[in-house]
Order: sequence, then structure tokens, then C-alpha cells
Amino acid sequence: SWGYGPSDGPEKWCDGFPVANGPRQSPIDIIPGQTSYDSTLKPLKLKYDPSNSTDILNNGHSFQVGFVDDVDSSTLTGGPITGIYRLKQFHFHWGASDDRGSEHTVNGIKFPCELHLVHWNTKYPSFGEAASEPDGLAVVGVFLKIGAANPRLQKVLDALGAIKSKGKQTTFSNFDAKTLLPCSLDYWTYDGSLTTPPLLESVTWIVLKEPISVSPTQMGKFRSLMFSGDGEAPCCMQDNYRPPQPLKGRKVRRSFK
Ligand SMILES: NS(=O)(=O)c1ccc(B(O)O)cc1
Ligand SMILES: [Zn+2]
Repeated sequence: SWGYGPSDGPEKWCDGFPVANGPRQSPIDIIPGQTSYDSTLKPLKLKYDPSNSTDILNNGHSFQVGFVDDVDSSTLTGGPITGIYRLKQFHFHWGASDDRGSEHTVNGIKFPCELHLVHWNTKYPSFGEAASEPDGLAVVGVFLKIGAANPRLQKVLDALGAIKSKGKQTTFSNFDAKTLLPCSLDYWTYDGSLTTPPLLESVTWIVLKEPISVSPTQMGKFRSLMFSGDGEAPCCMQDNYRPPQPLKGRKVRRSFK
């Protein structure tokens, strides 16, 4: 299946997933000077119940923290979306070194890491159904910038020892995803896609302008994970990011002046 190497990486994904060359692919390079302020955009409302994180999983492409999503306990409302979207999971993308790793870029600048909080529209019966609808998903993207160690992030990183290789999963309860958000919820928004196969064009992207901090040592913890499973040739999980894709005429709006 697909990966991030020379033989199975982003340049090859169009072979198995032709939508890779579609009209609303993600990520993109955000050029702030070319975005339009939209005063009709509402403030983002993220209501995350700290008690409903469930597990942490190495899925062979990243690691993700899962949430109970059979009730409206952790939700996204407001912002550019209408209705209620439920938090399903969050995960990250990062580089082999601190000079790259984010999927979205700003004026061509790459950050060392990017957090994605994945939500699905409750007008559809499940995540799987929503993922194939043009208004099915909303992903909040948060940049991580090198600076002081982030104590809230450290709680997630301390669990990585138990999920080093592909397929490993362990319980991860009572984690409040809100603690990973920056002070300001100012954002850019545009219509896009999943950034990994199946690359479905069902995502309203909401990229926060303010990054959160991560230390070089903490970045090293991300890179201690493996793409590979137990018994396979060990392959460090790093550079698991798709580069920016053509805008193809799309408008990027911003919620702030
Ligand atoms: N990287 S992303 O947030 O666009 C994303 C989210 C979910 C899935 B998925 O559930 O397959 C794939 C990519
Ligand atoms: Zn992602």
C-alpha cells in the first residue's frame, strides 16, 4: 500500500488514487497576502470533553489519539461550518529534521510539525459516510514551532513508547485535546481534501494562524516511532507529510483582520 518513500510516496499516490490530481487537494501553501478577510465567518467553537479520549494507535503512517464519537461530547461548531461536527481523532505529521514536517506552509515556510484534529458532520450517520461527502469533514490544523518544551504535548509523547511499531495500540484516557490549542483561534479556511490516501475531497480546512511550541527533544520523540511493524526491517516514522498541492483557483478566507 501507500507510504512516504521514493517508491510509494506522494508522487506515486495518483497511480492508485487518481483524485490526487483533483480540483480541491490538500495541503496548500497559504499566502496570507492573497487571502481575503471574511467578516461573516463566525468564531470557532471547540467543545472537547476531556473524559472521552479512548486510545492511541500507531497506524503505520502516523499515530492518532481516538475519541468516543457516538455522542455529541467533543464537537466543533461555528467557524466556516454549519451544523455540528464530532471529533474523531487527532494525529500529527512531522519531518526528519526541524526544517520540515508540516503539510500546510505559510509563504512557503515549513514548520517542523503539524497537528490535525479530525471532525465529521453529524448530518451523516458515521465518519465513513461523511468522508465521501463534500461537506463531510472539518480538520483543524495547528502548526508546531520550535521553542520551549510543551508540557501538554509531553503527555502524548510519553505514551509513544508503548506504540513504537505499526499496529500497536494502547488505552489513552482522560486527555483534553483543548490543551493542545493555542491562545488565539484566528484561522484561515479553504475547501480541500484528506492529505493521505484515499485523498477524498471532503474536508473543510481550518488552519490556525498561531502555532503551539515544541522543543527539539520533543521532536526527537516523534521520530522514535516506526513506520514498520514488529519483525519488519525497522524504518523510522519521519517525513510523513504531503507537500503543498495546486490551488486551482480556490479562495482562502481568513477570520481575522
Ligand atoms: N491528514 S488528514 O487530516 O487530512 C486525514 C484525516 C483522516 C484520514 B482517514 O481517516 O483516512 C486521512 C487523512
Ligand atoms: Zn493529517
